[in-house]
Amino acid sequence: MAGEPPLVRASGLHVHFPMRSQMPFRRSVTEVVRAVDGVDLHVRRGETLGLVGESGCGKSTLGQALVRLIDPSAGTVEFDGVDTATLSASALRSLRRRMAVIFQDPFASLDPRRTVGDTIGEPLAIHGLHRGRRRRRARIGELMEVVGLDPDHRGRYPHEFSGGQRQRVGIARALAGEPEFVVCDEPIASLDVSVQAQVMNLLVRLQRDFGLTYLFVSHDLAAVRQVADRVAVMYLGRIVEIGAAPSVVDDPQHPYTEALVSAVPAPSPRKERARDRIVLGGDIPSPAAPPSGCRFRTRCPKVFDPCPHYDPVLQPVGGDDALGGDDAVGGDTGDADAAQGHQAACHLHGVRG
Ligand SMILES: Nc1ncnc2c1ncn2[C@@H]1O[C@H](COP(=O)(O)OP(=O)(O)OP(=O)(O)O)[C@@H](O)[C@H]1O
Repeated sequence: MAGEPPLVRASGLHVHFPMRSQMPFRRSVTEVVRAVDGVDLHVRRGETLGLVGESGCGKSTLGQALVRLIDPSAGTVEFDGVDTATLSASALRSLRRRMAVIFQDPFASLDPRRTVGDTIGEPLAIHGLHRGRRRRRARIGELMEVVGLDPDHRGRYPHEFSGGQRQRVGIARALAGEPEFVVCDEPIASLDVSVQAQVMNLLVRLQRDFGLTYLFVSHDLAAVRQVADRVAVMYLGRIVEIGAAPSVVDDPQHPYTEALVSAVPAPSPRKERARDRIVLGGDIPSPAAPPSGCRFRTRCPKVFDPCPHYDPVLQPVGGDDALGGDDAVGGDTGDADAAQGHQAACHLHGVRG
């Protein structure tokens, strides 16, 4: 996996939403929500890249931009070496078959008036796959079996299924186009704890059986640690740390990652007592008006004088290929030396190969 060109690569990716101001007396003013604000990352073929961060930091927007459900405002998304911005509408449509999304809330993402068979068959119709009634019906049955549903239930409606079964319907629909890259957007977050592990195991098995590449979006670092090969940590539209899952979780470099890791329950009460929980003050700032300099500074326990003035860039830590390799990540910064000093002082933003 490591030597091959990545299946997906984002470079300088921005997704901005122009919005009416929410401030009283300023409703006529348009502000720009910088949901994704300069992201560079790649996903290697066959791997699971975990994407973690608090609610509102831009994870879903980034995931949807990578599968081109949302158009980037700036920057590029390459899929299998092709810059998706250069494709005609029809070429982009056929490329989309190779990508899919599994959404968080299976109830919201399924049309209550359509049978699950019709829902699962929708991508087949869109992409002209398995043409003909009988072949399509057989394929829908096959997809239902693959995700552990009874094909005889194809004529039922979403409300006749449990939450876990509905998510299986969503997974079957995502698989219908035979995608290579799947964005799993909080796929177990809305499920009962009792079925979360089953759906997680299903996703792991499907990845193995079909050679899928996953972006696994979650705010649950413990779940991500279980399934991901690498982890990217996102804060206010930016990636603040990225690297191999064990090193990011067991040896976090960025104070934000440290705080996220400290919130994960320890495996034993003794270890729990030995560890300090880092509670971040305040809410995540508005992505329409990110703080100057380091955008984590308003909540950072290690904030110090230079923080408002330097916008840190990702720097390699450890002895890996880091900046020279695929994980080279940049950002906006004025004075590289000063920024480097700043980062060293607030624990380098890590890039690990
Ligand atoms: N279509 C849109 N128009 C305007 N703002 C948007 C839109 N979609 C997302 N946002 C804003 O962009 C920011 C990032 O949202 P996003 O849903 O990507 O974050 P997230 O990390 O996935 O959060 P969550 O876990 O709650 O889904 C938020 O402030 C959100 O309100």
